[in-house]
Amino acid sequence: MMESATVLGAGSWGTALAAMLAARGLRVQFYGRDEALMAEMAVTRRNGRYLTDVEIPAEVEPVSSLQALRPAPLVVFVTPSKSMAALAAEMGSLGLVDESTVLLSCSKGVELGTGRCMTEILHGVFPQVTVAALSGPNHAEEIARRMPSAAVVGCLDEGMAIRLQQTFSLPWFRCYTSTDVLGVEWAGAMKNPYAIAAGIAKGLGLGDNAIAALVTRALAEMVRLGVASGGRTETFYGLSGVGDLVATCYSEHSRNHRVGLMLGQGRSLSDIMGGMRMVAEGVPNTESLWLCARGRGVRTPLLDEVHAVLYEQKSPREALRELFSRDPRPEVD
Ligand SMILES: NC(=O)c1ccc[n+]([C@@H]2O[C@H](COP(=O)([O-])OP(=O)(O)OC[C@H]3O[C@@H](n4cnc5c(N)ncnc54)[C@H](O)[C@@H]3O)[C@@H](O)[C@H]2O)c1
Ligand SMILES: O=P(O)(O)OC[C@H](O)CO
Repeated sequence: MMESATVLGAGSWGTALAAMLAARGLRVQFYGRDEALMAEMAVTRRNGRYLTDVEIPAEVEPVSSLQALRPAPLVVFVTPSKSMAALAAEMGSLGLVDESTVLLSCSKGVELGTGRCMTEILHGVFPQVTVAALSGPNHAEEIARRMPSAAVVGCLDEGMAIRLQQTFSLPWFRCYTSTDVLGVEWAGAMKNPYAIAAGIAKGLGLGDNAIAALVTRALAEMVRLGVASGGRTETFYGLSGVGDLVATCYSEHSRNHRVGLMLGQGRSLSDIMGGMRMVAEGVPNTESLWLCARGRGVRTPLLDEVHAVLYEQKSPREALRELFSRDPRPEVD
């Protein structure tokens, strides 16, 4: 068990994770970049912007500058994926990470242009340090309210995966381990565009059959691209894969699902993004994953259509028509 941790990122998931670690008995430094918000949190014991009704336990110390952090044995990264590289470099330049630190990514995404997962970015900055990822069907809104949930910790070092499992296990949070860290991360990133697709389908007024077909074929694409990227097939049938895919494709908590719903109802992406205060990773992830699929020669017809709707001005109806007019094929090939 670890005794203390730093959580970087004071959004919904960071808030839920900080509260979980405190409930497990750890002292937590909780970093958010908004000085006023963090100062207010220290007094009210509430995050005034995300999960506003959740109490922030006394063991959580709100901090608003990286310079004010002390080194901790566990550093949890939970900012949007596009901030990971810069944040890791800053932590390094401040001497907040050494060879004994464990770095855990709870963000879900793949870097644009390089196709690197979050732990690969962390490993690039800190080659001697143990890196891990936690992923699964984990809506912060439910976990912060202590509603039963489960996740998987991926780490190449099985002993460390078990230590992290112990650190995060709570009566309402069951943690599994895996040594397939890349699979865990690819699964967590890939479900995002398909949650947008499921939202689009709902917004278009399609029925349960269509959405079930979409989720099933999305899983096939996740396996194809995820395995081509270094993950193991069985991981995609686990919590970080099918578990998270189902949770986000069907949940109204999902920001990705909500983006899709509004697109399907005819709103433009710029209009939707202009009104969103929370990150919907599926929007940047569609671009980064689509580039990876093209670069690796992997067939991803659903991802291609989400990409066309988001970035090529294709209408959701046209995307649907195109999906159904493709040549017939066997289900498994
Ligand atoms: N919300 C969930 O239920 C949930 C669950 C599992 C995983 N995730 C993943 O966790 C990550 C964060 O999601 P979230 O829901 O907490 O997002 P959010 O939109 O609720 O909050 C993001 C937070 O990150 C902060 N931030 C952005 N860039 C930053 C930077 N450079 N330095 C410091 N802080 C920065 C923002 O100010 C904000 O406080 C995403 O990758 C998401 O996919 C979210
Ligand atoms: O709200 P979403 O769509 O970003 O999903 C949040 C989590 O990834 C669910 O596990």
